[in-house]
Amino acid sequence: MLDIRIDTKRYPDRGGRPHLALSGLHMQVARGEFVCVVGPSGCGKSTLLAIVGGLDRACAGEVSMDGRAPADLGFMFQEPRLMPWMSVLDNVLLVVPDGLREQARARAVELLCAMELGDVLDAYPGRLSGGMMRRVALARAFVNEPALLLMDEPFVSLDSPTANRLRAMLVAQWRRCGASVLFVTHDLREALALADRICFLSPSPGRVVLEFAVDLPRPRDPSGAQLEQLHAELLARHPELLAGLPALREEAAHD
Ligand SMILES: Nc1ncnc2c1ncn2[C@@H]1O[C@H](COP(=O)(O)OP(=O)(O)OP(=O)(O)O)[C@@H](O)[C@H]1O
Repeated sequence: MLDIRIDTKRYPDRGGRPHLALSGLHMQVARGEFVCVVGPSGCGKSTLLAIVGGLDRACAGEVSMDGRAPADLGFMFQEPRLMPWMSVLDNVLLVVPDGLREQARARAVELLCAMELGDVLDAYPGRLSGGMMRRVALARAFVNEPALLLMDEPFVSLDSPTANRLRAMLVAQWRRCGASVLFVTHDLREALALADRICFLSPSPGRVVLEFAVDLPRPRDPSGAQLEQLHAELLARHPELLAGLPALREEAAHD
């Protein structure tokens, strides 16, 4: 169980006055659960992931996993963050601790094959398309078989078929390895396609204002009727979500 209790997170702003980014943000993620965090731009989603991942320790509060600071983490960010001078396979092995790389090699190859990258193991990232680079980053996120996977809008700005393919690959790997996932997005349909549960954050300073269990069978079709119906029902029940999420506001304006 991942237990997140962030009382306050402040950043010093340029004038020296602190900016309150998160306030009273409490949430939990069960073992093996897929939780999406949805919230408006600037509400502190990336800040939350940085704190949970131990990249930012300057906050009042506590994050624990089974009673200890979370270790055994996998990350995936908006940018694939590949080293251009390393092969695809070496980019995946880069996050494996020294001394364990040889034994992780077979797993890395297997993951890359599952991502349909088996024929470019020795290629350099410069030769790959944007979608292929994200698939390398996805394989890298899983190579250490993490207990907790932290994902910060990993499929943003991909065309919809490519993003859907990546989502299906993510779900397949998640179900295989049983990691808990904390996935940040501002795309409600993406959250409905992926999550067991969605935590909605308030505008800044972010805190959880609504939790929603996604009761849809898997595999889910992101553009299917069931998901569309749930999307409509959720917005009808919680019209306040429209105010917080710019993408939804734009969509409503076009309707
Ligand atoms: N290093 C920093 N120093 C000062 N302020 C910061 C820093 N990082 C983030 N902030 C501020 O904290 C707030 C939350 O930022 P954060 O990036 O966590 O939001 P977000 O919800 O992930 O935004 P987006 O959806 O636009 O990516 C914003 O107002 C941001 O400007």
